[in-house]
Amino acid sequence: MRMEDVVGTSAWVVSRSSHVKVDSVALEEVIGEMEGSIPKIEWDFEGIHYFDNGPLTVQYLLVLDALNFCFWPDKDLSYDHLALGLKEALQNDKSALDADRLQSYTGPELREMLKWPRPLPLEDERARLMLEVGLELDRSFGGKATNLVKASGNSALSLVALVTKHFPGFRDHSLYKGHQVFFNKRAQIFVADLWNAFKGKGFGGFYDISSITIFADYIVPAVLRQLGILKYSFSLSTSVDSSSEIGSGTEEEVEIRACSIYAVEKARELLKSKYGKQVLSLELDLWLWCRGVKNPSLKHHRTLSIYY
Ligand SMILES: Nc1nc2c(c(CN[C@H]3C=C[C@H](O)[C@@H]3O)cn2[C@@H]2O[C@H](COP(=O)(O)O)[C@@H](O)[C@H]2O)c(=O)[nH]1
Repeated sequence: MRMEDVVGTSAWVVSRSSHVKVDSVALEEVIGEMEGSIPKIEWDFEGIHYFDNGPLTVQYLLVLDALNFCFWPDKDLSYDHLALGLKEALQNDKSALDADRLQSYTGPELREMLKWPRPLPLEDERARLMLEVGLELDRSFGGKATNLVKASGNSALSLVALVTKHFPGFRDHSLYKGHQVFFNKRAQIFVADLWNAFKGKGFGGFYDISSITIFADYIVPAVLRQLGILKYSFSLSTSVDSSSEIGSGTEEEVEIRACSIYAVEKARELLKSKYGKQVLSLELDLWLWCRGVKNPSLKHHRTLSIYY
């Protein structure tokens, strides 16, 4: 087992899960109905990401994914505001995300950069995480996110390990029945964003990209549940449907995230064994995520967290 094995530790949770179940019959039906062909969604279909095919894009994606969490407490705020806000800040000032600048932003300054009229959810945490990225980039990577990516030697798993090693804010994990479980949502989505933005070449070239799992956020589990693939216990269903908050690190939260990862790995195996289709988990993730964000009335679990 790898040191931080997302697939393995998620499977461990699934085998002991009591609040969430993966319905494998429903999973087969969903894939069967689509005759094994999952629509390919183009990355940045919204046109909200900064892209210049160079180092500044890498810096942008690292900062973006350092802050890519917890939008729901403000009902008008979404990921798009973050991606677009950082993009426009860079277009106006190419040095806006330089390592030294990252160390100086306060919460209200970040809010102003994103042109958001109210305090952002967990705003002080977001400013702290920008500081962490800036400091560690300066200390270990000459201030440049590209040096971090180069140090991974074109391995997606090495890059996830490097990011979680150097930036504590990216260490997305939980304790479940005494065991450490790894999700690494934002570290993995950073790798996927590089892969997608650079089309698998240059800064986005990873020979082991198929080792990346889905990104266990609050949208994908809601879609899997709507498809009937995840089944929640009565009490968990009631909590989610009534928008009650679910505590970070609770069994419920860990099971939701682990079962989502496991279900998509199963879907992928099925697509290969039954339909001869080889797909990446990150492709399945994007398809599921897009379904979710197109349906704003979809109920999702609410956990206050810096991880997703
Ligand atoms: N699993 C998964 N979760 C994702 C993303 C993305 C953005 N991916 C971009 C990359 C390429 C595309 O062009 C996308 O634009 C954000 N999230 C998560 O969703 C939640 C935000 O939801 P809402 O409050 O409605 O904005 C929050 O937890 C956020 O961390 C993804 O791809 N997969």
